[in-house]
Amino acid sequence: MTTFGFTLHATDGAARTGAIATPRGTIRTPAFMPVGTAGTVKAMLPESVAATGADILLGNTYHLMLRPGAERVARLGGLHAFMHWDKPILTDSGGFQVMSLSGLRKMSEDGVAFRSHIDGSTHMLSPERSMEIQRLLGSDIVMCFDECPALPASEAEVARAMRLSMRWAERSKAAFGDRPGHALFGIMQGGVTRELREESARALTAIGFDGYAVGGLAVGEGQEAMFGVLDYATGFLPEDRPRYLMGVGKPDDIVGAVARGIDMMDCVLPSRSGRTGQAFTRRGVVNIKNARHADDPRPLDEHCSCPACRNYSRAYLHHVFRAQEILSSMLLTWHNLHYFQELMAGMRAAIAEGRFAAWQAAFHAKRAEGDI
Ligand SMILES: CNc1nc2cc3c(=O)[nH]c(N)nc3c(CCO)c2[nH]1
Ligand SMILES: [Zn+2]
Repeated sequence: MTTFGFTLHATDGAARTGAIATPRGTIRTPAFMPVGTAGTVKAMLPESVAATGADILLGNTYHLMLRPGAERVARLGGLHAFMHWDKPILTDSGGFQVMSLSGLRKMSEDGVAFRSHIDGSTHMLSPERSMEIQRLLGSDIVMCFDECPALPASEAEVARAMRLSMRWAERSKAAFGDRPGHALFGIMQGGVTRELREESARALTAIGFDGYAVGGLAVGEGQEAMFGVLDYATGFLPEDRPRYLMGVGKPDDIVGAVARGIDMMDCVLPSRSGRTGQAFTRRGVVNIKNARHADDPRPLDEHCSCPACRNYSRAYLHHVFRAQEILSSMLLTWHNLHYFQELMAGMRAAIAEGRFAAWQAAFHAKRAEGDI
């Protein structure tokens, strides 16, 4: 059985392309992970998600522990069998979602006690319980249990949360144990403060992980501040391990992150905005609900090979959105996920051929401002 392993194929500036081998398949990097929060990428069959080119998807400890329950998923054969996805799954550890979704929380050194946003029942998460849940789910890449401070946060608050997260990373690794073919990723915290980011990276590399995430970003700091952190933070991490930027992002965020040495990303944007009628194209965003599309016989994007662009006009997509037909969410989600995967495939090829700067210039040149 192949264990877990990252191979770098080429670099171009700080950008890298490679592959992560796992027992459930290879992940081509840079990789974009569609978000399948509650065991489904909303409005998509797993086969459709695979058809867009995704090699891996993200699941959430927080949602699945509340409903249907991690022990139940384990009894039913684990998350892959449960949701009919046999490729790799990365699960987030729950801390971020507790802080953003649950009510009535009590934080301590041990972990977080909280009430479910679904039915108000009380639950707790700790590094140990998060590792147990992710093992019960059967995820291939497990995330350390961490605290991502909400903005605005003072530097003292960011330092406190980072140091707690480093102690939780130690406990996560101890609880994860030795699981060949499964990976545990540490999560760097430290806000936008270089010294705190360096302290976090040192702590994580001293513990030793299969991969390293840059956490604590895409929480409202803005693209300039995020890129400012990435300009130095990826360099603090081992170059022979995958680097995962959590929660990112818009297409230009993704391109800028890859240019700064990021290998993996996840974001709800393509699926969530697909359901609201926002289509991402190489020339910018199309708001399909806009009346000006009502009679337009052209596809969303004449260069796109997805089912929405091959078989339907903007007029039809406009119609099914205005009529609130379920098909509208399916088609635009599929298109957006396909577009995001095309973006990643374009960058992987450009980096492999040493022409990433030209690819970036062309990417930015094509994008019209505003709605198209
Ligand atoms: C949308 N922005 C975002 N920033 C994040 C930051 C974090 C983080 O710091 N830690 C953990 N565990 N998850 C995070 C997640 C959820 C995954 O997308 C984030 N998502
Ligand atoms: Zn399309």
